[in-house]
Amino acid sequence: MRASLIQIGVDQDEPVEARRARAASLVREQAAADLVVLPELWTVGAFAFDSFTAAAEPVRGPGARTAEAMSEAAREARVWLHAGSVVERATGESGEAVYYNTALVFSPDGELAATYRKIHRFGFDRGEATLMSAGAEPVAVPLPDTTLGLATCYDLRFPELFRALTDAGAQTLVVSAGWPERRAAHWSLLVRARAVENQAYVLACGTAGAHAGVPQAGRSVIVDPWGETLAEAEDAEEQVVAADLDPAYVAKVRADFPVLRDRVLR
Ligand SMILES: O=C(O)CCC(=O)C(=O)O
Repeated sequence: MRASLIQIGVDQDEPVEARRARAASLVREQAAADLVVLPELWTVGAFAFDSFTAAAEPVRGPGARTAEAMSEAAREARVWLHAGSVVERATGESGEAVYYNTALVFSPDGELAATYRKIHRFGFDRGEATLMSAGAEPVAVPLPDTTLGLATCYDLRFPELFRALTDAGAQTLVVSAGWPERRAAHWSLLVRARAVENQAYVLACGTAGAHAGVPQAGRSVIVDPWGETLAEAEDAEEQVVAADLDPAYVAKVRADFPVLRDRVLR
């Protein structure tokens, strides 16, 4: 199973519409892959808080521009597509607008197979943490050859989410991110930790460039269930990071070195 991570560049000078079209064409170029992954909030930029509400869009129906473009790209390339995340505009209980950082997964037929609302919002008392609502549900997505477990950026710091995804059957953990350069060492360490402790593939896709003046770490990486790096971006330039995954290897590692079986606390 071939996975391609598109570490797309986010430059605030490029209109979102142009980046959407560029992302779609980058996805189409990965038609040889089975699974393609884009990063977090690549439309607006993960740190462009001032633009979040203006850039918000539904994930289905009229005005779902990113979802429409990504559905078409997945269908044309015939790939499973984790299309990164968008600022989702939804309606709250009293009819008010509420916002989520929502990841979208499309099937090769272009169907919206799953959405995941980021559970851990970043920013402490500022930015995303105040502008967005938190998701509540871990999301695992069965594909023909593996089950994906979905996580977005800051979620990477919360191992209990990844354990819940593993318990839900995830064998390939996908982290879609806009991780800043100044904490790149944490990114590299935590991605490998999540792979080793859950004995799962981790596909961690960051962005290139700078979001609202925040330089990005890039360093998208594919790690196998034994913690070996299969492919990695060395910097934060726009590029594709790709590797072949062997879905049977997850079961082999879990059987040969049965750490998950030895859990005591649940
Ligand atoms: O945890 C971090 O250091 C970065 C998290 C982040 O940038 C995000 O979730 O948007």
